[in-house]
Amino acid sequence: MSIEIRNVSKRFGAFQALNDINLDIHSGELVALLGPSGCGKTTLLRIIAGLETPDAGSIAFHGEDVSGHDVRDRNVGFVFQHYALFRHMTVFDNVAFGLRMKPKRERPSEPVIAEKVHELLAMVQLDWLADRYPEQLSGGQRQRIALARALAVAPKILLLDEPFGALDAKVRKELRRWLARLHEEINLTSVFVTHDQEEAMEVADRIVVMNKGVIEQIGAPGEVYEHPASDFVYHFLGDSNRLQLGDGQILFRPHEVSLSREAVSEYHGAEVRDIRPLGAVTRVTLKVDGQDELVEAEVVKDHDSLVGLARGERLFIKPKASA
Ligand SMILES: Nc1ncnc2c1ncn2[C@@H]1O[C@H](COP(=O)(O)OP(=O)(O)OP(=O)(O)O)[C@@H](O)[C@H]1O
Repeated sequence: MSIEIRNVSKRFGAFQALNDINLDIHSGELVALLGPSGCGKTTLLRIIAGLETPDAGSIAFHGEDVSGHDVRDRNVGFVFQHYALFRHMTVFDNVAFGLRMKPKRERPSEPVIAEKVHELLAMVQLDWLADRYPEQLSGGQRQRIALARALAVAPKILLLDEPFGALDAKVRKELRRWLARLHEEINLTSVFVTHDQEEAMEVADRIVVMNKGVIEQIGAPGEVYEHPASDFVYHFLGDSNRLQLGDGQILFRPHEVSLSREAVSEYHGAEVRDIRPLGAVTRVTLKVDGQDELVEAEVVKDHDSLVGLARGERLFIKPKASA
């Protein structure tokens, strides 16, 4: 099911949270709304869900205007950080909740509900936790159960607000991959909010970069990273360095450099301030001659320029690309 967002604006008092947003999300797509805190991501997601009413504009699902539809009639599933699991219910009952709440005519029988719940728990690979209570689960398990609960009513659209926000880095990574795979399996249209560019790059088919209530750029992860539409997008999508060259300056990412121990023409002399092995790459912080702002370079860990390198030594650097 596709989502069409047309001229959506929203104010909170004098504050313009969303300013004339237009966005088409295709059926089956996994889209990330990415941007800094307060840029309006959550507000947009809540408007799609029907939890918030826009001041202007409309939302359509597959061409049908749902602006006037109540949240219950939109048939969207959502996993919001603050919509926690029901504490007094077992995992099973949490996942069954949406089905049991259906109007009598549409409500499946208990045996059918049980079958469906076990199917969903198997899908999130947590069937063995059916009888536990939420407090007896890890954070990652809770998020997966919340996802199973959201999927129980077979929504055509799934909305996720910082679904992995509170988890530690390793669990986040596992869940991200798992979500991307799941998404491929069940062909949902999903929109998720994140302020973490790595998360957006890794999971999403397309990224919507937002800033101060407007969309700065929409594109595939590679597109927005390689061809940022604005300085804001460039800086938001990854670390960046600035090198002052006379009156001008060039911007480059830490991995877009060549390093050398020897002085080479067109390379800039620098002093090594810090050396950080980060796994496959090593990050070297440099104080380039004639410039106060430090520069970070990342090269493969066995790069020639790193052999026996220590702080305080000289290195020569040349940015490979400029933006
Ligand atoms: N109910 C409300 N009343 C007043 N202001 C609000 C309300 N909801 C959101 N805002 C404001 O609107 C702006 C956008 O909020 P929103 O939650 O959409 O941002 P966000 O991009 O999701 O940020 P975060 O990543 O911090 O959640 C913020 O400045 C916020 O303070």
